[in-house]
Amino acid sequence: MSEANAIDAQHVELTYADGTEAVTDLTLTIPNGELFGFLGANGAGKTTTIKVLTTLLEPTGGTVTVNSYDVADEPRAVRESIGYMAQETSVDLELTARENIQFACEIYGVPADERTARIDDLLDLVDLADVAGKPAKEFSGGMKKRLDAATALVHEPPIVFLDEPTTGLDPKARNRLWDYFEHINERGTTIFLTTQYLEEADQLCDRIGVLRNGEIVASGSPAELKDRVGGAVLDIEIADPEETLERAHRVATETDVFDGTPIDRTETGLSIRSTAARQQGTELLAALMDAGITVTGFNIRDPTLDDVFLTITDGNDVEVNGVDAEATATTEATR
Ligand SMILES: Nc1ncnc2c1ncn2[C@@H]1O[C@H](COP(=O)(O)OP(=O)(O)OP(=O)(O)O)[C@@H](O)[C@H]1O
Repeated sequence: MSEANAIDAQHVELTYADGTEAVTDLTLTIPNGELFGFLGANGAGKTTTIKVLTTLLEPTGGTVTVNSYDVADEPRAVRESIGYMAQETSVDLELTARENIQFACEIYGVPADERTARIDDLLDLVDLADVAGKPAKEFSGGMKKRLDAATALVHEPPIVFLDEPTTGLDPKARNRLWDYFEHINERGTTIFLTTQYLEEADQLCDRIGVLRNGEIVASGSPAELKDRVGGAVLDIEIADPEETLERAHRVATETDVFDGTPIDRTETGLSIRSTAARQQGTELLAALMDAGITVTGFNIRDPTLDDVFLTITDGNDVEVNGVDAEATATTEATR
């Protein structure tokens, strides 16, 4: 078991009864102990994939093993060896924090003589020991999420699936959950995390997979993905963008300092991602100033995961992990 991958999905497909092809050809292996981030725009198929991996949906094509158990042939063994924190919390609001975890212990068959120690340990881990006797209905959103995460772990599963675990939480509550995920990952738990927050994936994940239209179109460590997007990002801020942005965009496009590289409009000005940004950024600046546009800010930076995500989900021509994203997008658009 320790040698095998935690998750091994090969050419997985999931077509819903109404014909929606939510997962089209997903191949993914996740080694034991990895903290894997699963990203994709709304509707890309993230939740559907998690449901397949956690046996809530049977794949309509391909094969999946989780903890070396086949999801179609051995769903029960898969379920016993995983923890799953769904998007909606499953805590019982009438029960106290301790009772919620106790209840989860009963469901997962934690031996009776181990329960008290396990519950105390988990209450400590998610920082709810002080309020263990309070009903969950008195908890904030962040506390409920932490309690939910604790209940997903009572049987000490080697793999935990977390579906957007921090959505809707304030930054402080989010940070506390991050600490908790890092802590259980350090203990050896494999984590499969979906998130809408790219900075969350950047900070926490060993590796990230980006899903588009039911297929993984890029994967790698956050640093690798940023490298593959290539070049630097040049952000230009202009005075009075509401009035001037279109003209600035036209001047920048016509000047074409970056050889046909698309120029994005932002709320405050223009943004260009190019390998030549550092060398030729000032040329564009001069062209804008010559055209009478007041530049109020000029910054050249390394790409962030947001840039990676936008580039990939826009279907731009980026070689990512051997996959030509534009070619993939064209195929999908003509389906
Ligand atoms: N029960 C269902 N029956 C038919 N189509 C569905 C069903 N559930 C989801 N879909 C469709 O499958 C596709 C993928 O949905 P899914 O919820 O997996 O995406 P997601 O990446 O998790 O999105 P989000 O970030 O919005 O949660 C979407 O087109 C969605 O409308």
